Amino acid sequence: MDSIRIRGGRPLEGIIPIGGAKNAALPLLAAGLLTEETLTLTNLPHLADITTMVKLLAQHGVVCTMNGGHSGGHEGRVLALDAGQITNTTAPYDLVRKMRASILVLGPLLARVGEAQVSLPGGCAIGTRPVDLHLKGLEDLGAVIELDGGYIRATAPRGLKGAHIRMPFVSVGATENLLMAATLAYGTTVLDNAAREPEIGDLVRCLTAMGARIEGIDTETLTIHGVARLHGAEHSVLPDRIEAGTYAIAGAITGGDVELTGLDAALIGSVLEKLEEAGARITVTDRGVRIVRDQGPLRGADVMTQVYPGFPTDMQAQFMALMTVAEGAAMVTETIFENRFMHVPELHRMGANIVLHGASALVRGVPKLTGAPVMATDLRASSSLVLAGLAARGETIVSRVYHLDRGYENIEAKLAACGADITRLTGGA
Ligand SMILES: CC(=O)N[C@H]1[C@@H](OP(=O)(O)OP(=O)(O)OC[C@H]2O[C@@H](n3ccc(=O)[nH]c3=O)[C@H](O)[C@@H]2O)O[C@H](CO)[C@@H](O)[C@@H]1O
Ligand SMILES: C=C(OP(=O)(O)O)C(=O)O
Repeated sequence: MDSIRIRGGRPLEGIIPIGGAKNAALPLLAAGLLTEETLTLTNLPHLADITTMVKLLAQHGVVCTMNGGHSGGHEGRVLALDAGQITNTTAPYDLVRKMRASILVLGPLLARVGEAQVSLPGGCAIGTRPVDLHLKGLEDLGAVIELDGGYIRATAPRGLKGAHIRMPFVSVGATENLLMAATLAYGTTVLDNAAREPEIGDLVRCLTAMGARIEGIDTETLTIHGVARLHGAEHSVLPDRIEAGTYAIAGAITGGDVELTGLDAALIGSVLEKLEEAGARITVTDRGVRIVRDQGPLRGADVMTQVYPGFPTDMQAQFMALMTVAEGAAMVTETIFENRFMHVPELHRMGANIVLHGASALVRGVPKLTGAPVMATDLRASSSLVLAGLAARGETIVSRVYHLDRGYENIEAKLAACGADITRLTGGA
């Protein structure tokens, strides 16, 4: 198993290009199942989760061609999906357990071929993460769903039919699954209390390019007028706002000066606001955004995770790492997932002062963290440990970096190019 060694204390200076978003790319890949024509995705990030989704699609019979050649496990930045023949409607446990977003094939398979068997994803380190809203919404669209042997067995004997669905709370994945299913349902579907995360807008744009009829983009009410078939399209994956937010914090935590390129700063507005409150200087540039921290120490700033456009839960761990070295105290409150504080004991090992009270963490800043061996437990916990390592005195070894590889492309290279002392150590326990 690989680990990452960081020798901390160097201010980061330079340019960091931001790649396509994992959380936009995964539903876009699933959308390839909705048409027998070719869906071409550009700006696709090279990440473990993308490889897993491509494997899943391939075993459903989708031909995945990368940059003109067969993908063969080496997905590039341009991927053509050809779901002319869906040969298998089962998403097996061994792939689904690696990546919960595999559930996103359920809606498209049901809509396109009227049946799907998808392994139940189960919980993960950050929470139980049920899929009840996905299933209830598909039932509202006319699907018949049974749970059997750890699998969701779904059929749509008379096809899917438009319905008015009001979701009791906001779910990104349920919105995506129902949106995709509704594009091929008979009649009109209204999704009330839909998620407004930018990745949903990206999916709406791609589906629209494929011939779907959707109103209400980027609002909490999506109206989908079902069509008989979708056609091929080409779509560029939205930039990754969580990758960008993570590198913005890398600049701030090291007292550096970094420019993130290839994204619109508005995409990370809530994170930049908090960084300013914490003492960083933010400038919007022609090609992205520049983050500088050159005056005085960081200051404590409270954050509470919220659905978009609020502060993202996927940035909570990284912001907490920043607060461990800020002057004063900061309250970090997690409202989306019930167990997203796995990074806290690891940050303690580096000298952080954090007290947990239910869904909140009280972080009292310390003058300096010290390097230590720490273990990654989930994707964003891992990146918070890398950030802490960049700021710490001495050497930090972050183990289990396969979590990091799910969501950050070339993280060592991008940080090293800005002056970080960071190396991947291959192999080991
Ligand atoms: C691949 C992807 O895009 N992942 C993102 C997606 O995850 P994901 O789509 O899984 O997250 P959701 O928005 O669905 O989850 C929000 C909350 O709703 C709960 N819930 C969800 C569905 C359901 O049927 N029942 C239920 O109770 C979840 O357990 C969680 O507590 O949005 C999350 C919230 O922004 C992000 O942290 C993830 O990075
Ligand atoms: C929680 C995340 O992803 P997933 O929903 O795929 O587990 C994440 O990207 O931070």
